[in-house]
Amino acid sequence: MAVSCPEVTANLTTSADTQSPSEQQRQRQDQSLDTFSFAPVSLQRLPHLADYLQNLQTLPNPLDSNRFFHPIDGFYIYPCDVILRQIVYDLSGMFSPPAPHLAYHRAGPRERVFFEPSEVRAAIVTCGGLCPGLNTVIRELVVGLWELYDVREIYGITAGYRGFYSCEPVKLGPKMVHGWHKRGGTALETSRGGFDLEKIVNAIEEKGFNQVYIIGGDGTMRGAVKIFEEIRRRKLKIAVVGIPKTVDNDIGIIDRSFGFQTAVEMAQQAINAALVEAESAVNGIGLVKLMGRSTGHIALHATLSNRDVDCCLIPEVEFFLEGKGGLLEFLDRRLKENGHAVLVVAEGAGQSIIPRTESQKEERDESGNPVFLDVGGWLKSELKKWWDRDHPNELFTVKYIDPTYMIRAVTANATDNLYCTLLAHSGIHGVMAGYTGFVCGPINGTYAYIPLDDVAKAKNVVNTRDHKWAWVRSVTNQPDFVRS
Ligand SMILES: Nc1ncnc2c1ncn2[C@@H]1O[C@H](COP(=O)(O)OP(=O)(O)O)[C@@H](O)[C@H]1O
Ligand SMILES: O=P(O)(O)OC[C@H]1O[C@](O)(COP(=O)(O)O)[C@@H](O)[C@@H]1O
Ligand SMILES: [Mg+2]
Repeated sequence: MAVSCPEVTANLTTSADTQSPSEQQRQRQDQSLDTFSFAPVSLQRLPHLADYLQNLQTLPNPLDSNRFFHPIDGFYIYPCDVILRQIVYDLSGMFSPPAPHLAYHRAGPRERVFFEPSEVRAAIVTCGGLCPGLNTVIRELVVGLWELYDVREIYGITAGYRGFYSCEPVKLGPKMVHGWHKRGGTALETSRGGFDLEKIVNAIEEKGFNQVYIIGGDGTMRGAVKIFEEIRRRKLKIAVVGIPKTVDNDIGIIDRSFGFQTAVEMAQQAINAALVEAESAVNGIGLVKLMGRSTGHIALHATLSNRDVDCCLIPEVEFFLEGKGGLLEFLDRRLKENGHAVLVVAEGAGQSIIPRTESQKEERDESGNPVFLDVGGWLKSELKKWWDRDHPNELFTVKYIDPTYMIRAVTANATDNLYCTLLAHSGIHGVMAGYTGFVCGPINGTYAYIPLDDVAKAKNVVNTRDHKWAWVRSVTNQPDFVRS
């Protein structure tokens, strides 16, 4: 549900120099551009404990008396501090989204809090696949709760969602989590499946947790929405926050997930090795498979930053092997021109053209995600068959590199570690302020609070109609795989 905010008016000047005829035409369509009135903003309403609990006591933020933080003007964030979802606009109105413009609450400390620090019992859980930075988020949640808000009852839930009802929580403190940000993986352990709403909420209630920090990907966020709704239905004073984690970067609304940049960086080693192998062989092909279940962000970013990739295959773009405009024709040309080629493929690419049995089509992991066939192994064997058929007397080599788990089971780089820290602190401030059923994450570079439900529904796929994908095509010169 959206809440209307006062109209924001901005004076924007425009210049008529160096404009193309179509730009000038668009300008003429709107005579009011010199003084541009911004359309109404629609602020995404955040769920709050006070929505369903009456007479909640509030108290001044304990940061007021913190030894290190000395709140000054502008330190605290107020409900009118917002972040716009969209920051690029076409003032002619031709290509801009319709008003009202979406805005989210800015993350950060609030002047009054809804939890007395001594009454807080916080639970932290990690679910789904690994992602660089998980341990950093856990560590910063513990240290942040401890140092910023003097919380002493902090617990780790082991082995993902199932851990709520099947394992004893582990008591956490700054000494215990010391150095965790320098370790890959999750010290709390994670798992897929095991989501049992009744058992999870019963366990949260029985164990007396009143702040629940849930770190995970799109599946985890869908589960977190259900937990939040059940807690609200039971009218419990328990705040739930989702901390988005996805190495694939497939969660929408936020700029990107923590760990994504680290994964792209790690992928460089594999692509560089593929190039060396390909260049050192006669008609050598270096083939690298990267993570990306249903989105090709890692493959795309790794390709753009590496620049030695001849072709990047992602789930969002269908491709074919044989015939005019196909992959084999393209590779044939590249081998003739350069003597080698490097191919990067996201694991979810080409799944519709890999032959599979009926039972393989039905296969799902414990969380219900489709299980993919190995596109890299399949491509390698198809390439060999093609070469033996069309060039039987010429040398040919395909070196297939699958760094799948190597790019996510590593320590987060410095940028991602910093991101994890700000994310954890944002989550803590929001929960202490009584918000619940929300996710924290950066929008246009500034940390925001977003309703959990919105994040659980939003998917971030590669937009193959935008500049970034066109840029990949211009770097690789690969076909667009449209059959003529
Ligand atoms: N629609 C859903 N409703 C409730 N729980 C879900 C849902 N989808 C996934 N989950 C649970 O969330 C957890 C993580 O989901 P998964 O898809 O494996 O990873 P990720 O959260 O990284 O996408 C699992 O425990 C899974 O059972
Ligand atoms: O960890 P598993 O079960 O082998 O699954 C691998 C999958 O996990 C991922 O790394 C991340 O997926 P999630 O974000 O859904 O956890 C995918 O790229 C990959 O398909
Ligand atoms: Mg997922």
